[in-house]
Amino acid sequence: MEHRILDIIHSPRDLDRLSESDLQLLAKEIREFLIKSISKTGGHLSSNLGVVELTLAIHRIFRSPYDKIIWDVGHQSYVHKILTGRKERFDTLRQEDGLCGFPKPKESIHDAFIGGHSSTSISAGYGMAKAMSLKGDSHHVVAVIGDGSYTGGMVYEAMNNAGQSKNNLIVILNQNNMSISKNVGAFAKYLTSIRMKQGYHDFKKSVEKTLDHTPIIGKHLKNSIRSSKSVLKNVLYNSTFFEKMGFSYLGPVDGHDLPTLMEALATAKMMEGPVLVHVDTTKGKGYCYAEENPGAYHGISCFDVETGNPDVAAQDSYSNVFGRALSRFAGTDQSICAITAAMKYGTGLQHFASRYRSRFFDVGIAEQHAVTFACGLASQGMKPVFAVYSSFLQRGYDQIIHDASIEPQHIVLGIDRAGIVGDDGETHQGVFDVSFLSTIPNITIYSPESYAELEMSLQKALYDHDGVVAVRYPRGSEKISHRLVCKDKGNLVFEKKPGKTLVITYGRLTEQVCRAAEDLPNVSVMKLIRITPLPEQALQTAMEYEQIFFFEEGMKNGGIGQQMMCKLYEQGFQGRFQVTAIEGEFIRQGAVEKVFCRYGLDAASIRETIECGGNCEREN
Ligand SMILES: Cc1ncc(C[n+]2csc(CCOP(=O)(O)OP(=O)(O)O)c2C)c(N)n1
Ligand SMILES: CC(=O)[C@@H](O)[C@H](O)COP(=O)(O)O
Ligand SMILES: [Mg+2]
Repeated sequence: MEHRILDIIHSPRDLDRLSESDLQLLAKEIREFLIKSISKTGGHLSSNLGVVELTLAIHRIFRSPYDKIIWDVGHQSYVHKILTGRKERFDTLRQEDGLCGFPKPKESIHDAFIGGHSSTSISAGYGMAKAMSLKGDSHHVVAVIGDGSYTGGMVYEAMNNAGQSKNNLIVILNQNNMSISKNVGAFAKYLTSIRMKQGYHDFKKSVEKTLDHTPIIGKHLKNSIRSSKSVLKNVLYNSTFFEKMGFSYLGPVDGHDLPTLMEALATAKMMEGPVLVHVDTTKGKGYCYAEENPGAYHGISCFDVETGNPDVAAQDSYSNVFGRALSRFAGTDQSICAITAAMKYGTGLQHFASRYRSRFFDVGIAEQHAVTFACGLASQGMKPVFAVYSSFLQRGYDQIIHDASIEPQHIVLGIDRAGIVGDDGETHQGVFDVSFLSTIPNITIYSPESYAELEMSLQKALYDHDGVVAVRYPRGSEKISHRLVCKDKGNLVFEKKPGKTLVITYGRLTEQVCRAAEDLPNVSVMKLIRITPLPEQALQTAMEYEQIFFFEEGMKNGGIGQQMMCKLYEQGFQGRFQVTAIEGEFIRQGAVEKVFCRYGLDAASIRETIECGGNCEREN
């Protein structure tokens, strides 16, 4: 497919010489490129289709990398990446050693700040703006943030801080009424209610008409009147929440109308102090399937462009098994409630949501709030279950200690995407939750391997414990040979063989360990299902061995392997104990199996470690 304009764009400054019609053609070519490329690699499609004109306007008006452009979450930064010299690498998107799916300063000087987790852009932007003013640097800082990300609490902390300053900071709020699924909450309602008596476009025209009829005045004075438009608007119209927070407000602007977008951004660029430009866009714009169902095309695997259908039919998943099991328990227990932080489909709660509407809560992208909200429910006798991706739960850590544990509240954490996630890379790997949770007094953590163990663990979490109980499970579907099947609803499975060598693991890695040890006649294997507190039986059994290997799909520091080793040596264990896990680095993107190889956690490497008695040197 020939892209007459796109093929000559290698840096944002190449946009300067394009006519308006060329820019419109470029927008069309970019959409074609995105749909074709993402159909082959997978990725975040609908969000990027929605910001094509917006990104063109931003890079036309601002001078990246001197002006800093920050993308909130950054899943919508593909067009930015295309315009900043990375078009040729798009076939490597989210693959090992390929383009990152989020902004990454290490990847490009045009990526001003890391992306991945939501609602950080205004905080980072204000920090940059403050630094620039202290250094006398007059460049601009632009934070691009979606309406879903605007439900994250950090945004209000940042606005509260930035709004009282006179620092130049431009926030572009991209309203498409979608988070991953439909946006929720009072703020979402407020955004749709913002109806200026006339839109920005008409307002601009009326001011221009006034200016045009005044005696000829110098362009600087005209510009200063233009930049004081927001003052005029405040006088003429009710001020918005943003203005009450100290931001000048421009909008709502049609986010697909390039001339109006560029005018609004040029106006914002001239204004003093913090400014919020409110743009209206359509998520999935320009691809009928994504426009009709933007949520389904938010994060998509490879698909057929003609039909819009994924190349691989959806399989069952740990998330859906969790959601169905929870729905089943909720059918006979009215106290069970389900909570999501804007990830209803990702965490498999759509079953629960449709059947128990009054007991399902989507709190928006607000994991901190979700944890303490759950504690509030629990304090009044409900059984709240918060289903959340491991890396997003990092946002609610203090709440788990302060609100859920010191005075124990019985809440259940369904920790999805626990372990290596693959495509999303460093920001989304679920490898810290075991370390940061297992140190909390009285917490219980299950890490099932199979769907059956997941259901059993959830039932135990609901009915066998007080306080905080976490059940953690990986992204995707179970791919296991069921060699170590839990038959007694116990907290571990132990396959005893002759000899004094024992291999211990838990969760999804069990499959790799079983394949490694399957034809080693003198190696016993133990799979933990409850990992915190360590089952007493596991410690007693381990004491009988002389050589123990512990393999863990998580961080070594603070992991279960280290904890078990410590406990055994404290109990007088005389043998050799070796932990193989991840340490000292964040985990770059790449298929799960490749990442296992990278850290010696694949079956072949595990076998090699066992056979050489832990003395073999590994190339990382
Ligand atoms: C802390 C955190 N929680 C959840 C997510 C998952 N997530 C990624 S994008 C997204 C929705 C973002 O919606 P919006 O900001 O409106 O962007 P749009 O896709 O509509 O452009 C969510 C919930 C995340 N990245 N970070
Ligand atoms: C951008 C973001 O944070 C989410 O869209 C995330 O990429 C979803 O991950 P899964 O694909 O594992 O649901
Ligand atoms: Mg949105």
